[in-house]
Amino acid sequence: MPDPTASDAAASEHAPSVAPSAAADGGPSRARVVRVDRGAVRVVPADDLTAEPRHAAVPRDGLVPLPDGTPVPPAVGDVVDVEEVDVTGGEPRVVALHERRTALVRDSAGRTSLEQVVAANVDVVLVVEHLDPDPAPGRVERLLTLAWRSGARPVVVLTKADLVPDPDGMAAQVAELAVGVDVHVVSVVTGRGLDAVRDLLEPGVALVVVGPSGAGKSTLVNAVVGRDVMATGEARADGRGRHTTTHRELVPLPGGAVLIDTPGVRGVGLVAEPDAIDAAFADVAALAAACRFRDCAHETEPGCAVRAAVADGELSERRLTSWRHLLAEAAHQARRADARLAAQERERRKQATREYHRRVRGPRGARG
Ligand SMILES: Nc1nc2c(ncn2[C@@H]2O[C@H](COP(=O)(O)OP(=O)(O)OP(=O)(O)O)[C@@H](O)[C@H]2O)c(=O)[nH]1
Ligand SMILES: [Zn+2]
Repeated sequence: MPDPTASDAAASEHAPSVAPSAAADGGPSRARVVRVDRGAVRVVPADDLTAEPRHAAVPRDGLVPLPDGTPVPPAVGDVVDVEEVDVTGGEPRVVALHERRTALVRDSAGRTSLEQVVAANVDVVLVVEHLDPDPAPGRVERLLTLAWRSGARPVVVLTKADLVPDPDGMAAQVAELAVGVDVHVVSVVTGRGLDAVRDLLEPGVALVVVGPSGAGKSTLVNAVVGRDVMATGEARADGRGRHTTTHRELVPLPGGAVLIDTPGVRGVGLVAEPDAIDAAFADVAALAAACRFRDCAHETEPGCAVRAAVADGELSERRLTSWRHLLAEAAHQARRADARLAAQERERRKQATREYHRRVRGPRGARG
């Protein structure tokens, strides 16, 4: 589980350390995944992200071992070992995943509570929200929680400053719920704030951009980097405009940063997780820690620091509700994960029992 306080250090380390990618001794070479397809990935050499992507096969079950041996599906942004074509002319194959410094996860679409990593080794998560229509505080809090969870550094960008009379006043309100996070106000019309966003794109930094449809994510990124690297809603609607990212969802930007833009990232939801919620709601967590009772529910208990802060106007009722909501969601997801683990354990025992009978009573498994 990522330590949110370590995210600055992680971000300043930039990309995973890069060793020579083409092993002269014919051993595996180090590559970065720029796209994940069924049964294969596209990779570029880890030390040359602008190279033409090439195919590499993954095992049949689609899983590749992490350094600790856990087999997982590769994700865009992963650093991998690729074994080159052998004498029999086989395809290059992904044989191992390197440890993920950070991972952006979402709830998988299916009925299990397995997490799905939608991008690996992300350094900066840009949480983009529009000033017009009004920003939605709950959505910003949600996306910040997701970003903290990933281990990457979240940054809030408020767009369309040119459309509202008091962008700074609105930004101050958002800053209150983005504890410990930089908040930038931008407009592609006036150019305000674009340099501040540009400054985030240091060499080696991997960036993802999250936020609601129409927030101006693509317009912002394209304005900041000076070319169309991220398809806008309009461009996608007519089926064109994605050419820049057709073969790769990890796109090198001028200056040496990379943008990770996958359908998974675009549709990212929330995996609520208590530590990440504490990071996103550091102010509320600090208050709760000061309550007289450790198990204070912040309802009617005496000595409740949270209710006192609400009464003082120091903490908004809305933010408290948001916090409760996310914690409830995290508890729900934890129960689902427990149920999944229990099911796996039952299945494992059943198999072990079958195996036992097979061994003891012969291959038929006949009883008595
Ligand atoms: N006035 C104004 N309009 C903007 C600004 N930024 C973006 N827009 C407009 O907002 C609309 C949505 O922008 P997009 O960049 O397509 O939004 P998006 O977040 O990428 O949306 P999806 O691709 O659907 O996720 C477009 O019509 C943009 O021209 C801004 O700073 N000022
Ligand atoms: Zn309390």
